[in-house]
Amino acid sequence: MLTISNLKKQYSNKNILNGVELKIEKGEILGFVGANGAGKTTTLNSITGILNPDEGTIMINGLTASDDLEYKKQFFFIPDTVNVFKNVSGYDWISFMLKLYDQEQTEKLSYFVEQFSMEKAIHKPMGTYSYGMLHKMALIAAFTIEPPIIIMDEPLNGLDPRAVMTFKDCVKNYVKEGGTVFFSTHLLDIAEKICSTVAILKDGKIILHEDIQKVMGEENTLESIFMERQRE
Ligand SMILES: Nc1ncnc2c1ncn2[C@@H]1O[C@H](COP(=O)(O)OP(=O)(O)OP(=O)(O)O)[C@@H](O)[C@H]1O
Repeated sequence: MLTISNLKKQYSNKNILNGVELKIEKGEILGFVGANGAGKTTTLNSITGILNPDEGTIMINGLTASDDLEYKKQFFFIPDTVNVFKNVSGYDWISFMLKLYDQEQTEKLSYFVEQFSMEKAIHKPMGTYSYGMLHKMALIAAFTIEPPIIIMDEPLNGLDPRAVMTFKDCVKNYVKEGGTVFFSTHLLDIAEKICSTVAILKDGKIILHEDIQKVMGEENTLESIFMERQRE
């Protein structure tokens, strides 16, 4: 589904990504973790074309990362900070997104608006939304569009407990229908409950990519595994 090979990126002669290798299979719910500044956003921005890596190749469903629309339609990306046109309503923004992905307005949109309790807000200008509401709106767009893979940078930030539960349910249903999810997070206790696999980024490389149940065994938590790997 998504293959990253030998991804490298430097900032001011400092190696940030130092040969990232990652292969994500269809149906995976991959939690991408790493210390602050490890390079998670840099990796996600390289996949989504926001950033040009110095070296390496990225492919989704056999298409090489590029500005090509066919490549862009393989994923929906939710950045950490969702930047929007302040005077446009959430509904109009999602409708525009649907068009970009060659999709019609569907009942799915109303369903996800209700699931994320955005019925009233969705017709208001996005400039009036809170940080969490902007994330919910982007999640509604992602689950309505149902691209082959949804890529998210810290999607749980700003979500209230009910929205986190909805997020969990939506992710599971989307994957059941054939989707794939790749998201970065620092919330290891929640990732533990949602993800099927985990990848740890350290020193510019993936040092672990494993089935989450297998890596935790019976006694560990994702947090204890993460701390152990950071010390090594
Ligand atoms: N535009 C830039 N110019 C210079 N350095 C940058 C730039 N963007 C990121 N960096 C540096 O690259 C490193 C990786 O940043 P990145 O945002 O990818 O990390 P992250 O793992 O997402 O961190 P966090 O968990 O804190 O969000 C950091 O040291 C950061 O300071």
